[in-house]
Amino acid sequence: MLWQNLHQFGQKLVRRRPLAANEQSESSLSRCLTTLDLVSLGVGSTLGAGVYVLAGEVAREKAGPSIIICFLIAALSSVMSGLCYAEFGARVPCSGSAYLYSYVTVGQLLAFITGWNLILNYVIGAASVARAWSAAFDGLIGNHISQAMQMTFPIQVPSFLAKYPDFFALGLVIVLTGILALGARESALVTRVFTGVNLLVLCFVSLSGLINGKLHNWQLTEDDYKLALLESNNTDSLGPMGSGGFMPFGLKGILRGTATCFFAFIGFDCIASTGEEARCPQRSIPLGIVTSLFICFLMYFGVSGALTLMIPYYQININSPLPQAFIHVGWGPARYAVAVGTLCALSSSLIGSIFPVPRVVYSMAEDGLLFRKLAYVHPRTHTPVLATVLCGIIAAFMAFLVELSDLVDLSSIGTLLAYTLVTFSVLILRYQPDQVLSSCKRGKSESAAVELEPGLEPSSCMEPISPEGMPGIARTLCIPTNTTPTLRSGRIVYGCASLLVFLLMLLCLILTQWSTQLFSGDPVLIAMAASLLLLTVGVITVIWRQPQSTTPLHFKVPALPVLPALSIFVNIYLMMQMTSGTWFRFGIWMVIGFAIYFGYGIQHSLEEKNDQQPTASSSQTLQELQEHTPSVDLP
Ligand SMILES: NC(=[NH2+])NCCC[C@H](N)C(=O)O
Repeated sequence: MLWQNLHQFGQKLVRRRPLAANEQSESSLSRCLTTLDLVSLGVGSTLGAGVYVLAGEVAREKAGPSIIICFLIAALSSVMSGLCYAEFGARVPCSGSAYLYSYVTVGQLLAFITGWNLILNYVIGAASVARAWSAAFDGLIGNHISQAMQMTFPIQVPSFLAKYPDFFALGLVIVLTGILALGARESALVTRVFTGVNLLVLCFVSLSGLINGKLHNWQLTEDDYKLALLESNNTDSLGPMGSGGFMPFGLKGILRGTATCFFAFIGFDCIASTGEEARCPQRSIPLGIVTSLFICFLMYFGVSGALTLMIPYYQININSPLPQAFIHVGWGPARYAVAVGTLCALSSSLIGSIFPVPRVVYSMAEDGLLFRKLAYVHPRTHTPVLATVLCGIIAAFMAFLVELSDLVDLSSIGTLLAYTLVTFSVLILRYQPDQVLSSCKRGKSESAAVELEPGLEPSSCMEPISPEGMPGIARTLCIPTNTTPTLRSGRIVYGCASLLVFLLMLLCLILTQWSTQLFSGDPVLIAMAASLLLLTVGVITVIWRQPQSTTPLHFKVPALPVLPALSIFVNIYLMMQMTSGTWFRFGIWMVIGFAIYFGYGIQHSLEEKNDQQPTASSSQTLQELQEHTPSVDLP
């Protein structure tokens, strides 16, 4: 009885949401987006606080001039996640977010976690950019707002709350939330204008660095630092020196800086959900993702290089790095051009952050995984007004009281987990048999037995039994006899992929928590790391040996399973670079999410209701199936 209850509970966690008929039919949306449109959309949603504000903090506090390497690693990590996102979108014939793709393909629990982290990504992302907007504006007027706020409303809760409440960011989020709740649509023209101005300004800044920059600023010594101390006669105005040179804080600083720089590449995922609007999705979506990330990387590389060439990294002003750099090199008036670019970029990024929020919350509430009240659509504005206002209040509260760097890390850790789940899903889906994949599209709840397609009866889906009984485990794992995926090979990949994530988590833990001892030759740590590495290679090899699905898709990730495995490793590693404060806040968010799912969502989901009230046709199908074939449990 207990085992049966546990099995039923487990089935609830992995049941999948079939696509409704109206979601499968050819979209009413017109296929009008070209690759250039997708690139403009991706660049407009991605370029923002990362280049105008965060670059200063990362260069001054974490990586120095080697910030350009941080942006390179963050860009490569984003490209790998982006390609997996593109295949994920290709698997589900309708526009949606990673939440819908997960629910249709890998099950309810993973879908809820993905959707819950997308909400974190967008809500905290909006709060981050609003705070950056406020800091940039304050920097342009001589920091009068922050100085007055710190005098009038000082907050003494270090490493958890900001030094002062940011009324400007609070107002910005409230105004945007109101506009959104009233039914405003994301204006492509506004985004394009902001993006065009932004790209012009960033090219200007990069060229300025070549003209005014000094290579010596990448080879600074302790004497330079002492001279700067004498000139500034205020030690607080200088950042840490580290060891000087190009990598003043070493590899550790680069990896910590990369975790923050990852935020600068968030936003491209909006391209992956344009599958129904792209003229030629199989080509334009992956090309659009890679091109927009490459353009953003070029901009980030150019601007961060110019910044660290124009001014010593320890003299960078965190709140307005670029305007202060221009004043430092005697190009004071140029700071007004930078101001225009900054505010355009942050506005575009803020719009790209806050507009997708209602869509995800509405989808989850509509499916019953979040409180159904949140799916209420106002009859006049035709917007999920409750979801919009609730998320706006959370974003405004966070922008009001939490420091920008903490908001950025919190948004990044949620995004990294969502990207990791997307990559994990793409990895296992490629090895599932067709009848498992096609059941997503037939409008049947997963709790019913899967109606196998003709010719896919169980006998043709299971491994042939060798004459001496059950097939050898080794042979099944490394030399599968089928050339197309079977239920067993699909389960093997599911199990291996889960083991792979566990092994990579242990490897990342050793590399982040005991890297010094490991690289100084500690035999125990070396043995553990080597064993984990060997096991990881072995598991990847077993996955690689399994037959892949031949289902045609408009895009498939290359170099599977190596690229998804590498992407999962980098994402987990970057998550582990986050501070304990960020993990604490992320933990609170996840506890709230699991309380909602297990306390409400699992009982109120539409799939639960379908399972409780099988229709005549499906129960008849069920009966027919049971007479002719054993019910098939999905992996
Ligand atoms: N979906 C989001 N989390 N949006 C925030 C995007 C941040 C953007 N990459 C920037 O640097 O400003």
